[in-house]
Amino acid sequence: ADGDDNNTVVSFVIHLNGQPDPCGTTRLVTQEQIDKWSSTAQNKYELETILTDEMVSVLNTETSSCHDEDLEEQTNNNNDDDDERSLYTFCDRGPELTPILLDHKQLIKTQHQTLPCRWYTREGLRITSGEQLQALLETAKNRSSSTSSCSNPQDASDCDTSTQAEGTATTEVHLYAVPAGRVFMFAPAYVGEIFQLDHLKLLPDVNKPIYLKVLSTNPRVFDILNVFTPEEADAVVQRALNETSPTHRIKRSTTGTTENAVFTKRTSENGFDTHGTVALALKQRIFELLGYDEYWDGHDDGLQVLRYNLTQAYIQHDDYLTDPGKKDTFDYESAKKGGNRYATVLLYMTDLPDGAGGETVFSEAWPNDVLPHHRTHLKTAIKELRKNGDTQLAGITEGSWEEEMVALCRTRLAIKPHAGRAVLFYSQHPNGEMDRNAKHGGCPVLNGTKWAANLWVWNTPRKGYKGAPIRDDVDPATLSDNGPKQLFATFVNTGKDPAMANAELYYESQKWGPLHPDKPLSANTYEGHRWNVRVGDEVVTSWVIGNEQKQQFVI
Ligand SMILES: O=C(O)CCC(=O)C(=O)O
Ligand SMILES: [Fe+2]
Repeated sequence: ADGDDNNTVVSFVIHLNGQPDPCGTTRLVTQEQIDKWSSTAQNKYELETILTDEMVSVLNTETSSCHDEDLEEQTNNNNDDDDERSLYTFCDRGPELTPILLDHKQLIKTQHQTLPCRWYTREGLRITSGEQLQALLETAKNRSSSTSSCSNPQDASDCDTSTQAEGTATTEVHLYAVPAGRVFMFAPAYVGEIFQLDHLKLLPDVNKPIYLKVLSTNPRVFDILNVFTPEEADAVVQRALNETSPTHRIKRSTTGTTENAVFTKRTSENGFDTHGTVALALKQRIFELLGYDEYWDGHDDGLQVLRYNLTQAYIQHDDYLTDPGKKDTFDYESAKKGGNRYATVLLYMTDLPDGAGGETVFSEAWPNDVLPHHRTHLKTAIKELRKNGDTQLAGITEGSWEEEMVALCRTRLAIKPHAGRAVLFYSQHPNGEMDRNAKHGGCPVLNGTKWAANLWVWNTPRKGYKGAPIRDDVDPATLSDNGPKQLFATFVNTGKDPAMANAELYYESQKWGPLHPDKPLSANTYEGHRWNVRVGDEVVTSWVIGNEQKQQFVI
């Protein structure tokens, strides 16, 4: 049967976004049918709609449960209604539960007049063309003809099975359906499971395949291997150290309300790298890894560089943001049609000696290698710390939140930093609800310095960016627009520094004008834009615009 393409039949195994177990399997589909879908689709949106319609029509409905369970619970529909139980209800969860993503207008309605799913591989590759679909089939066929590929019997989802019937090989292709408006999420089944991300380019200087290894399934935490280089780590740290802009340079965290209100439960120093070449490359790589087929501006907070000196820490917290007082017009309700952080990628830049702390601890999760009845109570752990004394030696006082954190870090799921290590975790469930088990913190450093960087990724554009979701109860007329907000900056030369007498102001590399003592300059500008002060050929100061309406920068 091998080699005769038209004899090959395929069955698709459908998974709902983030679910390791399939929800159903399709009838056998011939190569001819698939050729037809592939050639009909002119672009990725057409292909996604074709796939949604075709999967609905070939799904074995008696044995499938590829519908939206949430929706069924909410509306309490009677289950006899076929429509309510179809994949269509999963792909289009209705306007109340569908965030509007940047490409929403390009989605093409299905034959059922609903929004289509996006289709992914288990490894997070979005299927965007007929060629890609064909390539997937080829890979699955090759795998099913060599039975030895199922080397890991635990990992059934990774090995496509083959059955021989009357000389025809059946190939199984796993497809992951992501509802309209939602983002792809990896579906971990067990600790230690591997996701080989073969569609990502190898880094030239590393030359090893990028892959994920599951550290925890609840919350969903993964190691990411071979995703960045020591050179990139150094470049990011160096750039953070050289940053002079008051908004972006590395400094103590603030609560965000006023610059002076230092956030006492986050003692590390942090700075944003929004424009560095390396930071940009890292961001794009991380987006690709997360399942985006293009980099979407506004879906992240920018790469944030973190430095923890001795005893410094970040108390356990959720990266998911809440706005109980509804102070923002932004809609944070990601379980409905709002946006929030859903994925965090942490990059560790330095090695720490053994026992030096600095782990990232998931306070609601337990280590994998400790049996439930051997888990240590927090109080017991604190007693042990005090007995052996190394915490106090590092300068952490008894009864402080830092001390309690050290105890947490020694009893809960804790990730030890080392240079080149990268970790991904999710703060949302696949349906957009906050994952309360994703609470985590940065453990106090007991020896040395920890350098790390994070990228917080959102399921919609974040506040202030084009396409950011706005709360329903906000009058749209009161919003100027929801694109990037125009801000006003004033640049002042006090004249105190004689070396600045002939300073000139530049927007990026474009000259704006002389910045002479007591002749301030003003400009309309945008968050993240960079303004440079030059004396002669040298950039002496560099400012990055923050998010406040009126900002002043002084030399
Ligand atoms: O430094 C760490 O290990 C954790 C940092 C963190 O939680 C964050 O940046 O959101
Ligand atoms: Fe965090």
